[in-house]
Amino acid sequence: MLDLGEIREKIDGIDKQLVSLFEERMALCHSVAEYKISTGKKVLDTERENAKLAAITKMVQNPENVHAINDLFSQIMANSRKMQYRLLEENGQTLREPYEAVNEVDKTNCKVVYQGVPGAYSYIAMKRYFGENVENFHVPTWRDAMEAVKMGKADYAVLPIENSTAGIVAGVYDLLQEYNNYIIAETYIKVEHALLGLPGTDLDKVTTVYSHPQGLMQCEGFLEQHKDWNQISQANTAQSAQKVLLEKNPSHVAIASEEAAQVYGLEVLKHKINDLDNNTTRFVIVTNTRKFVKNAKKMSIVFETANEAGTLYNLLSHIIYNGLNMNKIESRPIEGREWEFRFFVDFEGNIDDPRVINALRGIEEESKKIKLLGNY
Ligand SMILES: C=C(O[C@@H]1C=C(C(=O)O)C=C[C@H]1O)C(=O)O
Repeated sequence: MLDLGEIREKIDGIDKQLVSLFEERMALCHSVAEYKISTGKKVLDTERENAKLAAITKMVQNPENVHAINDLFSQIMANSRKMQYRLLEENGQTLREPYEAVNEVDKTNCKVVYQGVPGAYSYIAMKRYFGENVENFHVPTWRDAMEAVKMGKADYAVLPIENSTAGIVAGVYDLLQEYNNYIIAETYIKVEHALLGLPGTDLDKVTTVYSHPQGLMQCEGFLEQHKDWNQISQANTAQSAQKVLLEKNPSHVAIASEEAAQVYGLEVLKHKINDLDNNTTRFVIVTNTRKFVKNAKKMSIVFETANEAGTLYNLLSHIIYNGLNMNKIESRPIEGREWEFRFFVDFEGNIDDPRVINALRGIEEESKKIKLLGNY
């Protein structure tokens, strides 16, 4: 019978050597970093790493260990690189672009743009975040809103980015990637749909209901009780309310927010008709300068990877290695490049935190392209 204690003692002895050899190796990598700092040579040297893995594979005696040893050395080298990025940053060789740190978003002296019409959920988000009296205007598309911010016609845009039941607003993700506008804040709005009609509408005489397809879908349970109603899709919920007002036909109703009832002088015929109670939309507040609030806690980035095995895993490892909590990852196709994707990642952290600096540096060095979307 083998003695477990004895075997473990031998393992302990080997581990001691491994630790000591690892530390010796890391000290040499420090010197490599110093060389790179003075020469400007890149940290990642894929050719050298591949040659190393090939050489190591040849040294392995038991073929069963080839895979594990390759994995182990990939990790050792990845750790060596992460350490080198830290040294580069500490030596002032930063890739970080400057930004303006502000104490808070100035909600008083600003002009805000949103997509849609008064009474729409973006309008509600804007009013809740900036206050009732904020100077504002609206535009037909999200792109128009981004453009208005870019051109300085508005200081901020309010854009929906995801809904707790329907998922991401893909078009807004793509625009964030395309424009050099930055997220400076976010706000959450609970979506509560109501049934709106002309004052005095008799529910028994209703024939037609208007709403955005999402609005109709989210009130499926309620509409089940009114199978005879004609469901007609509109571009947005607020426009549906406006349509009811303009048509002056008491047999037409709309599914929209209670704010829309206020804006268009309609009556709330039924409150809260959405099936789910926890239907929330997250909105981002976007501006055209790299301006972040000092106590910001969330980072949003987008990066592109080469279409090779393990690239996403390696890039995310920079977030994990630095102990940062990742909250979200979304992939979106890259236009014009079949089956290539860019990844949108949110993680907890502040842009001045050394862990964030190290993670961003690593991703910047090892991805094809990275862009900071905001710290808020
Ligand atoms: C240490 C170096 O930097 C990186 C890390 C390597 C390693 O740990 O062996 C190898 C190549 C580089 O990607 C180096 O360039 O030699």
